[in-house]
Amino acid sequence: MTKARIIDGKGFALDLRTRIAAQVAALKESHGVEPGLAVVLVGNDPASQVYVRNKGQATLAAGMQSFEHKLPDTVDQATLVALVERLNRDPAVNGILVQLPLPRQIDPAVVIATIDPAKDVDGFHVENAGRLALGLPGLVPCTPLGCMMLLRDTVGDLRGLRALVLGRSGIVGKPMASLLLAADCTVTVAHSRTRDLAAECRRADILVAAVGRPEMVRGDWIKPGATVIDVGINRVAGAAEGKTRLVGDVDFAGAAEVAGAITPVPGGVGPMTIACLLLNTLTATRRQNGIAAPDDAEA
Ligand SMILES: NC(=O)C1=CN([C@@H]2O[C@H](COP(=O)(O)OP(=O)(O)OC[C@H]3O[C@@H](n4cnc5c(N)ncnc54)[C@H](OP(=O)(O)O)[C@@H]3O)[C@@H](O)[C@H]2O)C=CC1
Ligand SMILES: Nc1nc(=O)c2c([nH]1)NC[C@@H]1CN(c3ccc(C(=O)N[C@@H](CCC(=O)O)C(=O)O)cc3)C=[N+]21
Repeated sequence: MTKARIIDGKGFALDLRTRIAAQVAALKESHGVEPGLAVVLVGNDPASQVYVRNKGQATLAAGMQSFEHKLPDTVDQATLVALVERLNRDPAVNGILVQLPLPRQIDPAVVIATIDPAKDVDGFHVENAGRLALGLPGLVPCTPLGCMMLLRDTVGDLRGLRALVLGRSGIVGKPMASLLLAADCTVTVAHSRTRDLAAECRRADILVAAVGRPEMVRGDWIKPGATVIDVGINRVAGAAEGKTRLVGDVDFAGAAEVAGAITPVPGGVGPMTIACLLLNTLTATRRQNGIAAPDDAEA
């Protein structure tokens, strides 16, 4: 029997995208500016292709321009860097996303460092990462930004709550910890060297799992009534032969018995990532054009 409230990330994301679309339309009307997002996909990893397609559709649906660049997985680093430099100079491009992971011959740090920080809608550039760590304005990584929106909507006041972030990647775990700290949570970051992970998790009022291990977080690791945000996207074998299904990093059925609220996979954090990518593209476009956000804007 499920006890926890199921957090509707998909519904929240749809709503957010509707508000973004209205602001894009207003921006075109008032300033004649149309936000443009360039997505660069290297190779033909099927999962990445699905994300890129979904992002492209969502971009167009929000009234923004979408530019897709597909490169073969044999491409050399210099060619990819040259493409990013061209996108940096292109005035129609307000946001640049280079889909990760990249093939072995390419150093992701070099490519990310090439992106103009003002167009870095993933928030992965050291300048944006440093700004977030110092509490300065910048572009915030989409997945943690989306998690914070769901948390504020679910919990309300986060001040003083104990938060546990499981995972310390530069894409999810570290920026998530910075945002929770900025919201006055007491933050612990756990990783593969953490001792007695279950006990650390059990102390948390807010548990964010971004570990990439299918259903690793068990129901008895959860503090009763806690809010659980499951970032994990893991494809595992399904019930039927040859079929796969998506699961998170949390054992949903077990956790839902104990938690106060929990995000599902799919339909939780994933759709928020895409909505926040559009939000960051809108924010980047405004800043590049020196246009202030309206008072009622989301960000
Ligand atoms: N919903 C969305 O929009 C998105 C979902 N994701 C998903 O989120 C998950 C995490 O992604 P990402 O941050 O990129 O992953 P990474 O692989 O970069 O990082 C995983 C982190 O988990 C830690 N870890 C791994 N195994 C264990 C373990 N057994 N016990 C404790 N800690 C462990 C690692 O620790 P250490 O540092 O010590 O190695 C590392 O810090 C994945 O499932 C990914 O698919 C990612 C991005 C967006
Ligand atoms: N530079 C870069 N930026 C990223 O943000 C980035 C990336 N590289 N590489 C891959 C990861 C993963 N990621 C997801 C985005 C949306 C869903 C999503 O929409 N998921 C849906 C459905 C997914 C499905 O059904 O296949 C859901 O969870 O409900 C998932 C995962 C962004 N990533």
